[in-house]
Order: sequence, then structure tokens, then C-alpha cells
Amino acid sequence: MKYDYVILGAGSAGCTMASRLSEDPTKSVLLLEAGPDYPDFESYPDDLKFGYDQTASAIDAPHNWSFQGNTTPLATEPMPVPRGRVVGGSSAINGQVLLRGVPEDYDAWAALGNDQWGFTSVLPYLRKLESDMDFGADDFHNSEGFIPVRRFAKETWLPAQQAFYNAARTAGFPDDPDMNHPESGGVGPIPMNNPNGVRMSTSLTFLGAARHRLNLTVKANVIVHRVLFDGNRAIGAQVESGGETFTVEGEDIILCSGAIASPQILMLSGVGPRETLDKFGIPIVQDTPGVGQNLRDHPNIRVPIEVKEDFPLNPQDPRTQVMASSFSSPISGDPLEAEGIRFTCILELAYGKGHLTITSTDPNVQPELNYNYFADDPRDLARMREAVRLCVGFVDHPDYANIVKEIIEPTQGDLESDDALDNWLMRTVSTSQHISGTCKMGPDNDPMAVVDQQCRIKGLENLRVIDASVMPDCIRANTNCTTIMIAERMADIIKGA
Ligand SMILES: Cc1cc2nc3c(=O)[nH]c(=O)nc-3n(C[C@H](O)[C@H](O)[C@H](O)COP(=O)(O)OP(=O)(O)OC[C@H]3O[C@@H](n4cnc5c(N)ncnc54)[C@H](O)[C@@H]3O)c2cc1C
Repeated sequence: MKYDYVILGAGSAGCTMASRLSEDPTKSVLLLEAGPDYPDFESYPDDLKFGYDQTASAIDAPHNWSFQGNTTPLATEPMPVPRGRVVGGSSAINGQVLLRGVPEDYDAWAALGNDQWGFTSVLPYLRKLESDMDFGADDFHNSEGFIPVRRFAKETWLPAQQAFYNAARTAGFPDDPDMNHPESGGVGPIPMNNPNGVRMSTSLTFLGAARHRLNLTVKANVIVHRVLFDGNRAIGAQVESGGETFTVEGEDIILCSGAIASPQILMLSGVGPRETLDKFGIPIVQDTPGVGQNLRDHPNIRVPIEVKEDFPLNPQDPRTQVMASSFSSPISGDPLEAEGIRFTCILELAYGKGHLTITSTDPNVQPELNYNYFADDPRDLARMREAVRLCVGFVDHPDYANIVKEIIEPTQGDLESDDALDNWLMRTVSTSQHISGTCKMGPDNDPMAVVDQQCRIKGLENLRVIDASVMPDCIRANTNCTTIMIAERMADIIKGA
């Protein structure tokens, strides 16, 4: 059977696209996903449903691809890279922060040659996707979108979160009641898409509203191997289901497999850097050197703190309310055993870039992920040093007196000099889970641009990439909101085409 739209990958972008494109009853939509599907709330597993602990993204958790990546030459272990493998994708296992980029982020995309993606162009879609439970409908917010957004009310902040807020205010940060406002800045409650602690993935929201449609077919446990072409025209995909190989056909093929798998599938399909395709004997459809390059993320440093014996900790409490996090360790021990609190320092606009590449023609073998943190520009390390020293200073605030026993890391030795601290940062840096940019959007005079402003792969027909990989640069925010925004906007563009 031939569909109007074949969507490959049912994550943040894929579920949004499937929901919006199937609003037109004259169009048939096929949504394919490698992981399982839980179509109703009752059957939805607890690890996906309840987002306060991070069981869903622990290594080898059932809905996690559990990839690994390289960080810096000083790291002794590969870095765990979680990604959602389930209908809902990474939105089904993520931290539920629903934060927009700042206006300058989208304006920077426009300045790079993507003039249709500046802030005023994307704002209607940042509004469209949300239902803001605190601010309702105004110039910047909406009350009728699929994703519910709320902030923890001040009176519900846990003591460590309140202490962080007070320490930051004392250090000069202004109060910031709405971080999704274009003039936001300072310290305040983070917008979250988890009312009552339920992680509202794109499966529960966008797709949930569309599942009854007869023109929408959702198929889970289907692994996409490659896109099929007739010349330079995409005509379908080769996929595997239940151990059998199938060909699906579509008028429009839309790759929504995320910033790791979308460039991987492109390379396996013959679209990528010529030398990579030659190396693995993949017949070349098009030499597209930017596929897998421009790997953007936010370097992430954790400052764990041991708390006083009598300080109450409950791993099932919300871990993110303001900017401090309380944590337990589902990865290295009993998920119910609380260990302490931690500061998380996130470098929002890193100068350094990484890259990814295939190491095999087997779609089940993950690409090599080189995050390349702190490599390209000394300002990345300098800003991270500043953030860590700021957090270490925060614990001297009187509000932490009854909470903090000692900072576990960095040690006094690590803090003694910039060189020592750099060494610790290089050893411990990790991902903020915001990989993006690996099939970047850009103008024709940018040889590394992969897609145009309509997310079409340049030089090919009937093939788009719509997910976190098309961001020209990572926004200064967590990436779920912006990924959904891109899909919301692209659905309108495609429907109007
Ligand atoms: C642990 C974690 C915490 C995060 N926390 C936050 C947060 O708090 N706030 C925030 O804004 N962002 C957060 N993010 C990031 C955010 O969730 C992602 O940027 C966003 O979900 C990416 O959407 P996507 O559509 O590009 O990819 P995904 O949502 O990852 O979707 C890709 C889909 O394609 C499927 N797929 C991949 N390969 C194949 C194949 N070969 N065949 C078939 N299907 C395939 C995958 O299984 C997946 O369902 C977090 C991410 C993780 C992993």
C-alpha cells in the first residue's frame, strides 16, 4: 500500500507530525517506530508515566536505546547517551522541562540564512503547542495546545530548591517567574510538562488525540533500515518487522528518527559524506557532506553534595523545581535510595561542536558519537569554571547550613587552580541530552547545510528531515519544546503546500 505520508520515527517530532498531518482526512499517514507502543493511558508503563525519578533513562532501561558517546580525551569511560525507544521517543523518557529558546536563538538561525525561522516566525508555533496552566492565553502563551505546561508554586518548593533560589537572589540574580517569556532572565521555577507528576509525552498528547483516525496507521516494533530512491526521488523505505523485511511506499517520506538515527539512516541510504559511504561500500545517492556534522549539545557538569544525616530526601519527590536538583541513583543502585542533592551546570551556548558517523552498515549498530566537549574554544571551559565556582560558593548561603554536609566533587584540590579544575571538568563532563544540529538547515551557500528552510534534503525530492537534527544551532534551552515547534510549523507548511 502507498501512503501520502510515511513518517519514520515516532518521537517528539514524529508523533506531532502524525497527529497534525492526519487532521486532513483525505491524506493517509503511516507512522513507524522501532520501539513498542502503549496506546492508552491505562497500559502506559509507570517508568514512562511518572517523571520525577529518571528510571526511564537509566542504562539498559526497557525504553532506552542506551547509546554511548565520547566526550573528551581525558574521560576514562564512554558516556551513557539515553534516547527514547518507544512511541513518544525521547519525550517519553525525558526530564519534562518545557523551555523555549531565547528570541536571540531563533534570530541567530535567521541570521545564518534561515530567514523564515526567526523569533517572530516561530512564536505562533511555540504558542500553538502549549497549554500554559499558569499564564493562560496572552501574547506569548496559549491555553489550548496539546502540551500542558506548569511551574511549581513557590509554597511547594522543597528546602534545597528554596535555598538555591535564595542563594541565587543573594548573588544578584533577578526573580524570573516565567522562563518562557521573551524577556526572561534570572532564577525561578522551570516550566515543566508534568502536571501531577505525569510526563506528558507526545504519545499521550499529540498522538493520543489522533489515534482514532482511520487515515492514521501507527506501527510499532518496526526498524527502518534505509530510505529507498528512484534516482534522486525518495519513494519509500525498507523496514524490518517481526524478523521480516518490508518495503513501504509514500508520496512524502519524512525522517523523524532524531539527531542520532536520522543522519545514520541517511548515510545507510546513500546520502552523506562521500568518503564515509565509499568506506562502507554504500552506493551513493548524493554526496551530502554535512550529514552527521555540526553535533550540538549542552555540556553538563554535576556538582554532587552529601547532605546532613537528618535532612529529609525522597527520591519520588520532584527533582527539578527551580534550578537545583535532588537526586537518587537509579543507574548505580537502588532507585529508591536517596543520596543527596546536586547542582547541575549547563553550558547553554557552547562554542565547541562534535560529529557522528556510522561504523557499520548494520542499522542496529549505533553510530560513533563524538561530542568533542571543550575542544574548539577556551571560552567553553572558562564559562564552565565560572558556573562551578558560583555553585560551590552558593553553599555558603545560610539557607544551606542545615542541608549541606559536604561537596562530594569537585574536591578542594580540583578547585585549587584553573588547570586543576579544567582537568576535573574534562574528566567529568557529560551530556545534557540535547543532541541536535546533525542535519542542519541552511542556505545554499553553506556547503554543510543538509536541509532547506522547508526541511527538504537539498538536491533530493520527496524527502524531509523533521526533528532535532535540523536545528542550525542548539537553542539556549532544553530541546523538546523547540523540536515540537519545528514539527508543528512544518505540518502547517506541508499541509499548505
Ligand atoms: C534522558 C533525557 C532527558 C531529557 N530531558 C529533557 C527535558 O527535560 N526537556 C527537554 O526539552 N528536552 C529533554 N530532552 C531532549 C528531548 O527530549 C529531545 O531533544 C527530543 O525528544 C528529540 O525529539 P526528536 O523527535 O528529534 O527525537 P526522538 O524523540 O528521540 O524520536 C526519535 C524516534 O525515532 C525512533 N527511531 C530511531 N531510529 C529508528 C529506526 N531505525 N527505525 C524506527 N524508529 C527509529 C526512536 O525510537 C524514537 O522514538 C531529554 C532527552 C533525554 C534522552
